[in-house]
Order: sequence, then C-alpha cells, then structure tokens
Amino acid sequence: MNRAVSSVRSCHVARLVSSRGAAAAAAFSSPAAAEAWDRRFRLHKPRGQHLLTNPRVLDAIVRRAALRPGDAVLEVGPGTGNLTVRLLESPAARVSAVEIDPRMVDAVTARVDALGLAHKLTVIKGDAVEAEFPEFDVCVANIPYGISSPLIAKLLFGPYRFRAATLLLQKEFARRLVAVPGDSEYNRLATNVRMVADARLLMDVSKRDFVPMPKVDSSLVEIRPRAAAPDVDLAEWLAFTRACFGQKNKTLGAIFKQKRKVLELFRRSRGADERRNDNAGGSSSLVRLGGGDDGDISDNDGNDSYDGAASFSEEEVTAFKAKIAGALESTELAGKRPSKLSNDELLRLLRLFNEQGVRFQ
Ligand SMILES: C[S@@+](CC[C@H](N)C(=O)[O-])C[C@H]1O[C@@H](n2cnc3c(N)ncnc32)[C@H](O)[C@@H]1O
Repeated sequence: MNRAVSSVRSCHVARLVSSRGAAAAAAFSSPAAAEAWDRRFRLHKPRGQHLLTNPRVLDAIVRRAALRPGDAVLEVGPGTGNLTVRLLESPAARVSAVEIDPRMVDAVTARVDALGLAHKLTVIKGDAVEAEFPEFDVCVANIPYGISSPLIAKLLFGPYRFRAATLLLQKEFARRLVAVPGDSEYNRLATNVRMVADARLLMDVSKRDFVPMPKVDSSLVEIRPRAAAPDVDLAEWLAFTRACFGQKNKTLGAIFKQKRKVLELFRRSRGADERRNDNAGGSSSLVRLGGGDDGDISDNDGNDSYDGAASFSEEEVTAFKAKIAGALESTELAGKRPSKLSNDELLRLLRLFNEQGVRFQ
C-alpha cells in the first residue's frame, strides 16, 4: 500500500483550500445550483473526470444504496462532490472519499465545508487502487471507469469486509460483470466475482447525464460479498481462471493440450511444490492481490509465458500431461468451453487438478 497517501480531514478546510477552493465554497453555498459544472478548471478525461450532474440520478444512486444509520461509506473519486453531499445528507454516519486530483480534493472539501457537513467527511488524497481504505460498511461511487477492474478486485479480494458496493460503471463492463454462464458476455471477470459475491444491475444511466458527456452510457450495479468465504485458495482460483479464460472460445481440452501451457503448468506446479517445502505456512496468498496485474480479475489473457530453460526430462512432462488429461476426462469437461461452465464445475476441475499435483500459481 502507498504509505505516502495523506489523509485530509475536511474540517481543516481553512488550511487546505486554495483561493480557487474559496471561490468554489462561495459557489456551492447555494446547494440548488451545486451539480452544475462552472468550468473553474479543466476536467481531465483520461482521469475519468466526467461529473454526474443529473440530480435525479444522483438521488436515485443514494436511494438504491439503502444507507443505514451509523454506516461508514467509502466513496472513490468524489470529484466536486455531487454524490458526496448526498451521501453526507443520508442517514450514514460518515463518508471517506478517496480522490487522486488535488484540485478535486480542494473543490469537494470547500463545498462540504460550506454546507456545514465537514465533520462527517474524510478526504484521502491518493490513488484508490493503491491507497489503504479505512473500514467501511458500503462503497458508493461514480468511479473513473479506467480503474473498474483493479478496484473491484481490491474490494472483493482484498482485506475489506463490507455489506455492499453500489457502483456506477461503464454499461458494457456492467453487463459483463453480471453475466451468467452461457451468456455471450460471460467471462473471467464475472466468474471471479461470482465466486465471492452476488452482482446485479440496478439501473442504466445515459451519457447525457454527465459533464463533459462521455462516449459511453453507464449502469449502476450492486455487488454484495457473500457472508461465507468460498472453500478455495482464492489466489489459486484466480490463476486457474486466468488459464481457462485466456482463450475462452477454445474447449478446455484444447487449452490444456497446448505444449506451451503444459510446460508452463509443469514448471509452476514443480515451483509450487518447492515453495511449499521451503516455506510451510508462508504468508497468505491474498496479500498479493492488492493491485497491479494480480489485481486484474478481468478476462485479459495474462502474461502466461513459459520462461526459463527446461531442466526436466521428457518422461516427466509426459506423465504430467497424462495427469491433466486424466482430470479433464474424469470430469467430462474436456469438450466444454469455460464460458459455458458454472463455478461449481470449474471448482470441481480445479480440485481434481490440484489433487493430481497440477498447480496454477
Ligand atoms: C467519474 S468522476 C466522478 C466525480 C463525482 N463522483 C461525480 O459523480 O460527479 C471520477 C473522479 O475520480 C477521480 N479519480 C480518477 N482516477 C482516480 C484514482 N485512481 N483514484 C482516486 N480518484 C480517481 C477523478 O479525479 C474524478 O474526480
């Protein structure tokens, strides 16, 4: 985690707010006009700075989040605070908002101070993918779409325990997130999310509700982590689904017959055995899921390259290949595409692979 992340209590607004921020405070002292964008600085599209300005949609998001008295809310990317002020006016006890752009930090801080709500807000200046989140009950956010996948990975596979995340996402991404086995959009992202949570679409939001208008429409999604953690090593599961969904239109038989794949798994499995022997009771595999490539739970084909010179015999590899084929045969899944399979079926295959000494990380 990035230790440089600074936590900014908005009640110290006098120290923080620049002269631009002071102008913002004046502008926002009239709450009715507050959603509009007054162009006081340039919005950066690469940072996903598309402000949601339709008050009815903003109200609907907070309503759908069903906040309870005493809730601690996490918001990612508060921007100028259009959603933040509504969260602060809700029954929730407090809001922590993580924002990367110092100009936005100033803007939201000044606005909330002008409304007399600063005592309920903590602004954390930093990158939400890297920053350590405080404890929270619910996450409610109109996030920058560029960090959708690592952020959801961090929420679901990191150390956080929370009731629900209500997130505004790019519409296509949202459809892929809630897809079910057999859907044309079914993919690794949905498989991994389904392993630990239930996700559902709440509503669609038009691109016309944002300033500046983005190219894409959006959808509000609710993600509810399951109470019980699944009975599987999640790091092993994530590595397994990466192997399966890297070429999701191939059958499992075809995927696991490829020489490159067999050699790569052979190397990994042997390495995993050695690591287990060297380091019994090592650190939790989930610790490595905080961000970067390991945080990517989408269906991108990861860098599965097989590296290093072979230091094993042909016979060893042939025996290993037979173990893979045996596991596939006994589950009768060799002829199936991963995108058609339920998590129970995939889990059964992973268990059999592991029993045969085939490891994915
Ligand atoms: C889509 S805007 C949402 C603004 C506001 N919540 C709204 O609905 O109007 C996304 C916000 O996230 C911020 N942001 C972009 N990348 C970020 C990151 N990696 N971590 C935290 N905030 C980020 C942007 O600066 C911007 O303020």
